Amino acid sequence: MCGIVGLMANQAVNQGLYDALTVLQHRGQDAAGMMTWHEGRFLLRKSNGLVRDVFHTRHMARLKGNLGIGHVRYPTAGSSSEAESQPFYVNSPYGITLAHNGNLTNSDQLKQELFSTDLRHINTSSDSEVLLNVFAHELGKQGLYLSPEDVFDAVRRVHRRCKGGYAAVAIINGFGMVAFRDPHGIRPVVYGARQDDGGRQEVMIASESVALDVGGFELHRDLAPGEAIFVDMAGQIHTQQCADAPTLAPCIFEHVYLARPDSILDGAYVYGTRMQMGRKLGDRILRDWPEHDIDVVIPIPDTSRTSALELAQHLGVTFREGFMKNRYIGRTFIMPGQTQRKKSVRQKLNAIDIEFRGKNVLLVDDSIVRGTTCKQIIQMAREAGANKVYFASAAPPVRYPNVYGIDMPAANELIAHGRSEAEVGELIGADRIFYQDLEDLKSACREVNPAMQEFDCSVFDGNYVTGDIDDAYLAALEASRNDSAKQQSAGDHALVGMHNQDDDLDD
Ligand SMILES: O=P(O)(O)OC[C@H]1O[C@H](OP(=O)(O)OP(=O)(O)O)[C@H](O)[C@@H]1O
Ligand SMILES: NC(=O)CC[C@H](N)C(=O)O
Ligand SMILES: [Mg+2]
Repeated sequence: MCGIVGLMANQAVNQGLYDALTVLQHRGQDAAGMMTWHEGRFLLRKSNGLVRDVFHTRHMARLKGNLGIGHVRYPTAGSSSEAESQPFYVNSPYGITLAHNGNLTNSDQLKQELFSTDLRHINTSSDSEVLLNVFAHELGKQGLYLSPEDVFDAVRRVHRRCKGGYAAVAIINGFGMVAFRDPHGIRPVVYGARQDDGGRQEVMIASESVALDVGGFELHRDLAPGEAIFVDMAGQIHTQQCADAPTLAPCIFEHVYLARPDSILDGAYVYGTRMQMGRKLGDRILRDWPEHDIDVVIPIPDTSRTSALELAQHLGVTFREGFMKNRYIGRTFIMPGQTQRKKSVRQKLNAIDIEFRGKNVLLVDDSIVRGTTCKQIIQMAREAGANKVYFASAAPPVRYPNVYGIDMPAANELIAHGRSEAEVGELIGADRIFYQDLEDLKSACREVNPAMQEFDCSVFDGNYVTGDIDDAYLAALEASRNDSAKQQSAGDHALVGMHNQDDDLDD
C-alpha cells in the first residue's frame, strides 16, 4: 500500500503534491518521489526516505509546472533501491510517467511478454515499471493524437493483460493526467476538484480522501473498480468504465490498518468502520466471556484507538491511555526488516505504570500480524505491574500472505499461521486472547456502506479474489521476499533507474 497522488492546477503543483504526500506518508515510509510536467518536459525528484527528507528547498524549486504526480513507497516487489522508487518514466510513446499502488501478480509473465513481443526493456525488478510499460505499449497502438476514448481503450487492454491489485496515476506528455483502478477495486483511488481564484477547476486524484481535504479539494467520489479517469490539458474530467466484468472487492485491511481514519474509502468513513469493529469485538468478548473481570481497556497507539474506545464504551469498562507514543517514530509494521521493527516498538511506545498496577487490563490492537508489537507490549504491561493481561485484536487472525500490495509475503512470518487463537495467545504471553470474527469484520464495513458487499480478505481467509494465485506463486513470492531475501537485495543501488540521479543535490 503505497500512496499515490496526481494534481492538475492553474498554478505550480509542487507544494500541493508535497502536502498531499505528507498526509499519505502512513502508506509508505521507504521512499518518496514527485514528477512534474513543465513546458513539455518532465522534472523528477525521488529518493529513499520520508517526504520531509527527500524534498529540500532546492529540489522543490526545480519541480516546476502546473501538473504533477507523487508517490510514497512501501515496497512489495523488487528491491528497496532508489532506482525502484517512483514515479517511473518511459520515453515512448509521447513520454509517460506513472505512480502505482498495489502489486501485479503476473508481473513475471508480463515482463517476458514485454521483452519478447512488445520489444520493451524493463531495467528494474519493480512490477510498477512493468505496469507502466504495458500501459505505454497499449497507448502506443492509438495513433498520433490521443482522445479520451483512446486513453480508455488503452486502459481496457491494460486490464485484460494485468492481474493483481493496482491503482495508478500517470501523466501523458502533452495530453493530460490519467488514473485507473483494477477491476476488483482492491486498492483505493479517489478524485475531487476545487476552484481557483478565477473560478477555474483544479483536479486532484489520490489514494485517500484525506489528501484532498488537506488541499481544499471537494471529494467527488472513488474510482469504481475497473474505471479510469482522464483529465485533459484544459482540466476537463472524463471517466469511463474500462473493465469487462468489474466487481467491487476492496482490500478490507485498508479499513483495519492501512488507511487513515479520517479518510473515506468506497463511500465508508474509515473512522466509522473502525468504530463498528470495536462494537463487534465487544460483542464477541461478551459472548465468549460474559462474566469477564476486565478493569480497564488500553489501546495500542495509534491505529487501534478508534476501535478500542468504542469497545470500552460497549463493554462499559473504563478506557485509559496506558501507552504513550513517541511521535517521531513511524509505523513499525511497514518497516522493512524484523530487527528494525522490533527495536522500534520499544522506542515508540512506553507504559504509564499507574494505569497498569494491580489491574486486569485488556490491551486492544487493530491487528496482530507478526506478533512483534503485542509480544513486547504484553511484556511491558506486566513490567508495569498489571495483574492480568488480556489481548484483543479488532481483526481476525492474519494467516495468509498478501499478494496485492501489502508486504506480507511469507506465511511462516505470520504468528497466527497454522495456529489456533489460543495458541497465539499463549505464544504472545497473554492471559486470554480475543479475535474479531471475519463475518463481523465484514459486517462492520457493510454497516457503514452497504454498497460494499464483497472484500479482498485474503490475509484472513486465503481466498484470492483475482483467482490466479496458486501454491507455486506463493512459494516463489516467499522465496524472493522473505525477510532475509530482502536484506540481501536492500543494498542493491547498482541498478540503473531511468531517473535523474543528482547526487550533488542530495544532502
Ligand atoms: O503484529 P505486528 O507485526 O506487530 O503488526 C501489527 C501492529 O503493527 C501496526 O502498528 P504500526 O506501529 O505499524 O502503526 P500504528 O502506529 O499506526 O499503529 C498495527 O497497528 C499493529 O499495532
Ligand atoms: N505497496 C505498494 O503499493 C508497492 C507498489 C509496488 N509494487 C512497489 O513495490 O513499488
Ligand atoms: Mg499499531
